[in-house]
Amino acid sequence: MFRTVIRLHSNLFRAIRKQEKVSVFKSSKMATMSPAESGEFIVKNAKFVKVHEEGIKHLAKEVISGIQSKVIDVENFSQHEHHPKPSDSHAPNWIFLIDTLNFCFWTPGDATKWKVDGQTGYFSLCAAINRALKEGIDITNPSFYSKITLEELEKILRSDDGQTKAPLLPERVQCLHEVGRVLLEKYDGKFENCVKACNNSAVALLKLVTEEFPCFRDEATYNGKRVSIYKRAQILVGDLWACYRGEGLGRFDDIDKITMFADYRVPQVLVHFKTMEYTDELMQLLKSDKIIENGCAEEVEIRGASIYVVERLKEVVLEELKANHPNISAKNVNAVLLDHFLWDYRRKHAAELEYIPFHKTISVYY
Ligand SMILES: Nc1nc2c(c(CN[C@H]3C=C[C@H](O)[C@@H]3O)cn2[C@@H]2O[C@H](COP(=O)(O)O)[C@@H](O)[C@H]2O)c(=O)[nH]1
Repeated sequence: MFRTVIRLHSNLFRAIRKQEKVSVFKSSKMATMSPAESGEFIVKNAKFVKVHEEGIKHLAKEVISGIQSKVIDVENFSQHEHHPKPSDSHAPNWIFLIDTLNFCFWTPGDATKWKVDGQTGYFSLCAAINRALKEGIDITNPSFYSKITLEELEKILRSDDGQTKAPLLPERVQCLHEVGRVLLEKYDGKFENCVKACNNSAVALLKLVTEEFPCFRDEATYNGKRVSIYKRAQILVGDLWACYRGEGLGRFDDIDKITMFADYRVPQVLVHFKTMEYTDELMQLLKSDKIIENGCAEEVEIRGASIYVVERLKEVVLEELKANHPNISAKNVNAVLLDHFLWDYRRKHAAELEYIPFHKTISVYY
């Protein structure tokens, strides 16, 4: 009896470290809401986060001037020096690799300590992967990364100061082994084969990715219901759509079903524009830099409210365009580009936004 309890306990501890085992176990029983439905359900029941319609209307004005000035434009993705061009044959596998590793770049005490070629956070990852490609390492090939060692990845993600290790290295190796194995076994090692299996449906690709690759299964139980946030799975679809400007491999007839990508940076911007507000208790918790668990009510509410706010923002912007800007095309006004605008805004105004702490959650999901 005692022996079984010990075994169970150590399994649970190991599972918490390797998060996806836990979620797979839990998710088989209850139906899971879509990210948009989850955002609505979470805001309706939220205790730590309040949404402000006035703030959303104010932010909508910023967005419309962003559309007019082309700061918000589907062309932007590939213009970034580290992002692939649609003509690059390795682009689909590059995007799949990057979004498999697109999580948790902050280090306790100094969020941007891990630097690669002078870049920080997400762009450190991009710089490291592109550096490896230049060094002749076949890093975007699942035959390579499905068997990558901790030492090999540590070297590929080495930082400028030669000391600071990339955060969560063992978890990154685990994710690469998992997705690499499945991609080789079922999709001939090419992510574009996953895309082609989805008949230009973003919702179908989201389902395929979260079912085939457990480390993308970003779900939680909130108020007794199964909710989904799927940050990395949705950003994967969004990056494909943006890279190919909604054409070819990036053509998704239901791209408007994709929500914003609930990470730890965009919530800072949404609070800054007073579209949502944390209770004093939650703000104190974030100011204490205390780690908050993936899946706890505070974390789920921050992420769920972010999804709800951007869905509402999209509606307000589309109404405003229809009513007062009939000459501006609403074709590309979707949560993907609104998200990119907000995430880029945080980067451009990093110092100004430091007064709003980001939530510290250690997770492979974002
Ligand atoms: N919501 C949202 N979260 C995003 C991105 C991106 C990069 N997307 C590229 C594609 C088009 C865009 O214009 C970007 O060029 C990374 N992240 C998340 O941010 C966090 C790191 O942040 P920082 O420390 O500042 O690098 C981390 O959780 C990471 O997973 C995004 O776009 N939206």
